[in-house]
Amino acid sequence: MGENAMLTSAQETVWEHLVDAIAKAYTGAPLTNEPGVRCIYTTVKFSGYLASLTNWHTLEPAVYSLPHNSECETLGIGVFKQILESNEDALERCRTRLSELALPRGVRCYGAFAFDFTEPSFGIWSAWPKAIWFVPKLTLRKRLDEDSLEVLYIASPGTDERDVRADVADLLDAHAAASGQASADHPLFAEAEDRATWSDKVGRALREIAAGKLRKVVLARRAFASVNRSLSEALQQLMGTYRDSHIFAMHWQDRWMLAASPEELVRVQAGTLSVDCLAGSARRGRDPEEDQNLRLQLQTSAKNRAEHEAVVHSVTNRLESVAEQLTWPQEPGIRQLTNVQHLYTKVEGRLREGCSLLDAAICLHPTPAVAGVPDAAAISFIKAHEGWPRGFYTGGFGWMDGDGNGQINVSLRSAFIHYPNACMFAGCGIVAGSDASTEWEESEWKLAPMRTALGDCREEDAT
Ligand SMILES: C=C(O[C@H]1C=CC=C(C(=O)O)[C@@H]1O)C(=O)O
Repeated sequence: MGENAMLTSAQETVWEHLVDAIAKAYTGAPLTNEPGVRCIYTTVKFSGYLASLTNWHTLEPAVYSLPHNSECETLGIGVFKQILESNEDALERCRTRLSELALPRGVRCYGAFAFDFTEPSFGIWSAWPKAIWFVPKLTLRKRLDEDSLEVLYIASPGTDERDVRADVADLLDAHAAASGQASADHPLFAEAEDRATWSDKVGRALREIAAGKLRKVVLARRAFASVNRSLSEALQQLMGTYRDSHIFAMHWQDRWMLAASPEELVRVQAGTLSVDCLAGSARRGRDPEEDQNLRLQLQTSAKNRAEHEAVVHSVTNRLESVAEQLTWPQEPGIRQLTNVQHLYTKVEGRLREGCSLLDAAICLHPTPAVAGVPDAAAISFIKAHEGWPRGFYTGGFGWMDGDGNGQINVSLRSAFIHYPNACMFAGCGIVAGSDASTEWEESEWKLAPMRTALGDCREEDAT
């Protein structure tokens, strides 16, 4: 599908105001502690959603974020600084390089990383490095209930007011013509995964579990979609239906990652850390009574409790090295989402002195909510039997600032899009007693947010 790069007159006005307001705010904008770099802050009237700005999704690189615990949408466009890593120690290298960025107050870095840094083949994701972090040149923030945009533009050294005007106009225009083109050839998006393949994979996992080699392994399937919506439309659809999740999109190399993830790998705010343990799932009921029954069944199901306990046990143990004063409820609660409900435990604590958000992410990733137990055996089972590289699915995405605050979600309920095609992902924890057909159904509920957002009109890949 080709995306419309034409601006409507209302949107044209917003962009024009934006260029104007940034140029005007140049004089008097504070210099940062980096020589010659200025952070230009201003505001612009705008009453719609940021996600509805019709041509922003043709710009790249770009990032969109609406966390479920926030009323504030953020849109980042262009690159002031970037960190790209693909080696086996990509996350460790990102940690070092991110700590050296010395971000000015209020400036955030956004990014995402893959599930597995040792995987030599990256499949449909091969145009991307394995970890991408960038500080946008232009960041727009908007509270959903307000009608003005907070604007931050980072001007490079040596720019004057005239350059800034030209630079911003260029940033908002340069890539519009090149992107959003329907790419004709997508052979990598052609292989379907059917129920028989899934059952075979689950069967192999159950045999390893019976042989005592694994206790839990999270197996995923992928489904392909023909995308019938622009990214703007997809995001607005998710905003309407899945505000219980962190809605996130990143545009890189003409490809998109889109996610509506309910699970926070780690969040840090003023030294307080929290981690979501989500594992064990049931569908939502068709009426309140059925919903309540399914919820009770989930809470009392030994299989789901074992699946969940594996995550809580591993997360609390691993966190010891980076956090203290850890607390969590002894009984799991329930996290109800639009499409599915999960057993849920929130673990909270304080980051240890000298430890960072990324230290916590490194020690937690991948949790048994996306890999399994024992860790190493589960990861090698996934690599040997899942059948395709996960790429950024079950990796992480999020943001961080210069004060050490930030939030990284697990890339669940996500899709990789190369217009007009997309690949959507969903996985299920397999433990003793799991049934392939029930797990397939579960994966279908988990695919629902992306299927609906993308307006997928293909039949289910099942045959
Ligand atoms: C791997 C996924 O979900 C994980 C997170 C929550 C519940 C899960 C489960 O019940 O199987 C999975 O461990 C996915 O959505 O793709």
